[in-house]
Amino acid sequence: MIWSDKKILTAIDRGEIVIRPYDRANLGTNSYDVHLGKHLARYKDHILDARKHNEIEEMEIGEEGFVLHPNTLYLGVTLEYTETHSSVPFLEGKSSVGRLGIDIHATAGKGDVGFCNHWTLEISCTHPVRVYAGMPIGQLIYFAVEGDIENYYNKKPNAKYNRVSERPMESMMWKNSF
Ligand SMILES: Nc1ccn([C@H]2C[C@H](O)[C@@H](COP(=O)(O)OP(=O)(O)OP(=O)(O)O)O2)c(=O)n1
Repeated sequence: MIWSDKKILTAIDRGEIVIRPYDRANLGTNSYDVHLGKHLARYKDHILDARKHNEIEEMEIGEEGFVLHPNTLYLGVTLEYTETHSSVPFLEGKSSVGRLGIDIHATAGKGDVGFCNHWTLEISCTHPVRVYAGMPIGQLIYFAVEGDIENYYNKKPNAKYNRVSERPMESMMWKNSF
């Protein structure tokens, strides 16, 4: 079941959900709006290798915004640092962002119980589009989890995206053995 606004508020009051910075105005009927942080990145190499550590170069979105172009994967980040301790957070797009032709994640929308970090966004667009730091970029929705948790994400020794960072994090697939 997806959590309602009241349920999300109660979880925030209890410290089961942490959102920083937090603004009550960003709470929707059953979601919380998150915003685009100023740090962006893209891969240095044209051909990525799933077995290797693909390096990124970082950019900053200035006052004038930043034009995204099609056929490039940009890694962005939410302005908000979040912690989710008792539910499963999902990152979803916003209709107004989708209507500009912007995707904010490539396949990965689910978070884990115990995830404590800024969210990395895997951004692509179908049309050149100027984006701005601080613009609404997505929404978090929360689902109840059934059963006890053995491995909270923030306690898992092999969790790949545990190191708190307000900059986007590149794929750490190279840490998987395959
Ligand atoms: N667009 C997204 C989706 C997820 N996450 C965060 C929340 C998740 O709790 C964490 C790990 O996501 P996955 O479990 O999908 O990633 P992996 O399985 O690749 O990593 P790990 O092995 O660390 O679980 O990354 C994120 O920052 N940005």
